[in-house]
Amino acid sequence: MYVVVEGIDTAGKSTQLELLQKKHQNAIFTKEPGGTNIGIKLRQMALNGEAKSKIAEMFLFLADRAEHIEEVIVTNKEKTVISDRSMISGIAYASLFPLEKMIELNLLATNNILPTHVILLELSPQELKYRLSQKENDAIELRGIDYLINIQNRMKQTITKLGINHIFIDASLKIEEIEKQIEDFLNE
Ligand SMILES: Nc1ncnc2c1ncn2[C@@H]1O[C@H](COP(=O)(O)OP(=O)(O)O)[C@@H](O)[C@H]1O
Ligand SMILES: Cc1cn([C@H]2C[C@H](O)[C@@H](COP(=O)(O)OP(=O)(O)O)O2)c(=O)[nH]c1=O
Repeated sequence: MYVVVEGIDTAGKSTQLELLQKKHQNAIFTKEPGGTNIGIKLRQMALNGEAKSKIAEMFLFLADRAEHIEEVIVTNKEKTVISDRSMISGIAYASLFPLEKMIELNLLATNNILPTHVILLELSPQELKYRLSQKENDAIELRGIDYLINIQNRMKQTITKLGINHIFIDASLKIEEIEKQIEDFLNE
């Protein structure tokens, strides 16, 4: 089982992953970007805003993803792997590029391996605005509400287009209610 927790920044991924970690002690927990040794370096390069070229930045995320699939996902294919983000983020955040092109590049990076379960935590613009106002924002988050809501829409389109088994959860529900919906989805 290859489970991914998806959502734009502040959707509540870390909160739910912490709860999942307590309940699924035999599962492998991982993340993108930065789930491997090379990935830690690629993550830093991708997120520090150093690249002038948006194409170069996009390829850093793809390199991270290719290594992550090979080292973590394929190696543990008999186990339950639960990942903070995935190719869904990769396709959605690269919003300068057409969705179809990003799907093609990401399938190349993942060797056509798809998550078996996608959990998307979905925020309303109002809730996103409130949550961003509560924290210090990084470069990507500073791009704003409309930018992030567009990314969230691309995430939903990507999941639907790829036909991946998924659940969309209202991220403004109580933490415990979201936790329960996730557990029910994983036990289906
Ligand atoms: N269901 C929820 N309702 C209200 N606030 C939440 C909920 N889940 C998380 N939060 C809060 O929202 C913020 C972002 O959550 P976090 O789990 O760090 O998101 P992400 O990992 O997706 O960026 C944190 O301050 C967290 O406490
Ligand atoms: C996986 C991925 C993430 N991202 C973005 C989303 C996030 O803003 C950022 C890092 O993700 P994340 O590790 O979730 O950030 P943090 O730990 O600071 O909450 O990278 C992309 O732009 N492309 C990608 O392929």
